[in-house]
Amino acid sequence: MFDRKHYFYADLPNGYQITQQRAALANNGKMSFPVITPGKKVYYKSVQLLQLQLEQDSGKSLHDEQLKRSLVDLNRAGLPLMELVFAPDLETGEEAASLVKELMLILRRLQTCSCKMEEGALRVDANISIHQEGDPLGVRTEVKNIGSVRSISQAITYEIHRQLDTVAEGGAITNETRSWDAENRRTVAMRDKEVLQDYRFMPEPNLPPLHLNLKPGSKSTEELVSVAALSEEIPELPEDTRQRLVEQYQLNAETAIILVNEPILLAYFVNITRDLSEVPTKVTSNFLINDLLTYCHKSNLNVEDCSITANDLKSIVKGLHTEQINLQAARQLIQLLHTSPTAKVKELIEQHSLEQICDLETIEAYCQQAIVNQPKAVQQYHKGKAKALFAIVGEVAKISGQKANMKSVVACLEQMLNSAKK
Ligand SMILES: Nc1ncnc2c1ncn2[C@@H]1O[C@H](COP(=O)(O)OP(=O)(O)OP(=O)(O)O)[C@@H](O)[C@H]1O
Repeated sequence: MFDRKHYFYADLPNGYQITQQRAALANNGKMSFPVITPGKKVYYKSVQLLQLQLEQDSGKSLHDEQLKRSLVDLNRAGLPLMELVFAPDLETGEEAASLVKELMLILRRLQTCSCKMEEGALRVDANISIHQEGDPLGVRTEVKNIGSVRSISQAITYEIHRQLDTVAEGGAITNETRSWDAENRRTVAMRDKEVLQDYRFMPEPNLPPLHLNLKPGSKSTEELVSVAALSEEIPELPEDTRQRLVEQYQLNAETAIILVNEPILLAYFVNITRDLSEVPTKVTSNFLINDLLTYCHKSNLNVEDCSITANDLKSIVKGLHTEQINLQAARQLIQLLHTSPTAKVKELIEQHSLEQICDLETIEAYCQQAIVNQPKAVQQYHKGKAKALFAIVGEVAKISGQKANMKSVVACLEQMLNSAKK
């Protein structure tokens, strides 16, 4: 059912907002999602979804401190929006950011939201409180104006520490709304929330109640929307994809999480593994994640903005599998293809002589040279320090211009060094 919530503010031209106060669209849901913290093991967290309601968006107020004036952008005022209210089940900023990431993946799959936080298509308000273990929850503050997923985690982490410091200094937390200042990485007080507002709620006379049919197997009619019929239209959701990737392609959980987080990478993976069935799936996923994704991150690039085609990637993976090229050459190809998008992989390999050297005689000559150049490492190796081999392998890589086949080099060096020992 829909209700009117009345309040007076410049961003609300009607003087009221249509929302759902008495009977929201859904209650008591649950969401489970992976939490990824750099340097830590991935774990799954569960959060209760208290309520999902439909309401009208307001306009956007812009306060210009320097000119001492306020502007209001009414373009989005009155548009429908979906609000999700979660229970206070999360413990860190990373957990909150991971929850929002999962929500974004789901909403994008459903094609109900672009989820572009920078455009305000998805907005997050974070409620934060601290308490001693076993005690009830403390007084909460609400942080608004969070403009990116990274800011969610930063704002919450900041606010947790601010509250801890305040209490440690003998102060008290006030129930207030604060704003995230991304530039200075801190939250600043906006207004207090101590006074309960009377919104003069009333049933919305222009919108009749929405009737849902919850019976399994039911069909939608003009008067009744069938939840079962709607759920049949739901595409595969991110968690199901992760499980499918693990089962169908024998990938590990971390790899599946990364692929699902980057839909374009997942599309490449499916495309390449389908067309190159002879290549182990791990070769493809390793290349896409360790090389392509890493290159994009380093170049501050979204994977979808990297102008390398699926066919080019396929050629590189094939080259890696057949040992025509090695990993260094594959990395160089990514860079070359990105900077000259019309070039072809085959031509680039020729032009830049990226072909891997597998000829055994040449490799033997390189290894002999490397043994001469690295007497210290050879000595250590003979004394039983197996790791010293890396230095000699590195020398071969240098001599060969990173082109020697490393598998053959290691085998050749081991044979040479071990027979010299005897
Ligand atoms: N003590 C607490 N500590 C941390 N979070 C809390 C605490 N109490 C409630 N919350 C969380 O605060 C949120 C309350 O959101 P809700 O939209 O219902 O209220 P509100 O913030 O008063 O509304 P509005 O955003 O319209 O001002 C919920 O996500 C809830 O889990």
